[in-house]
Amino acid sequence: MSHELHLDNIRISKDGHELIAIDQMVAAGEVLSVMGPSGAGKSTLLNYIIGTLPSDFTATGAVLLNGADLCALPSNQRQVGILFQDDLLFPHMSVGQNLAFGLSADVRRADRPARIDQALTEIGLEGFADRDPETLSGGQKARVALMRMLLSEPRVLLLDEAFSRLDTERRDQIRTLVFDTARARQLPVIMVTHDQADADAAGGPVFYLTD
Ligand SMILES: Nc1ncnc2c1ncn2[C@@H]1O[C@H](COP(=O)(O)OP(=O)(O)OP(=O)(O)O)[C@@H](O)[C@H]1O
Repeated sequence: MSHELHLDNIRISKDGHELIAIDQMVAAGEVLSVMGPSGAGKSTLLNYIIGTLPSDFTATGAVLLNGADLCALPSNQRQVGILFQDDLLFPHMSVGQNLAFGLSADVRRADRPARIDQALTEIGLEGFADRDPETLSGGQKARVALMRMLLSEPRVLLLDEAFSRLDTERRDQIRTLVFDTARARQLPVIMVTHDQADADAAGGPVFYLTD
């Protein structure tokens, strides 16, 4: 199913000062890049979308997914997937257990191992289910974190400086994998980044927040 997102005239203020004013469509499979200096409100916008805006902010507007307001749903029902720059895998769990954590509770116990194996194949890590996350390279960890998030069947993807800790080569690879996946699954993406190269690679609209 294809998902279209509309950041519908969202205004977020703190202490009477308007931090964010945005009205922007994000088509299915498209990446909206959000850029701006430190403190401009990039993380605040993501917090608003996932429903974790601190109470000293005031917000108006709506986040419409296929025309329905996401903010009317409790946070755990919004199906918003998010990747952070420090997306740590749980160190006390195997790679397979990390992925199983992302699987929706609806997937039957008997079907879980096959789903995990299929997911590992999709990210080029066949046979890695029993590996300790500490034994993976940075790029492999990033792929597992991406797949763990995708297994939760998000309808929207948020990237919060998700590529900034990767070296240039891995960064290109993971970025391509994320954007290709978003296109294949027809997910709208909002990417917060400091890096113009991320926005260039995304090829979608760019929204600049100012101080
Ligand atoms: N939990 C919070 N409570 C109160 N104010 C906050 C909170 N988090 C952020 N702020 C303030 O809101 C403003 C926007 O912060 P935000 O984290 O959204 O910026 P950012 O653009 O993501 O910055 P950076 O690029 O440094 O991560 C800043 O003035 C910040 O001090």
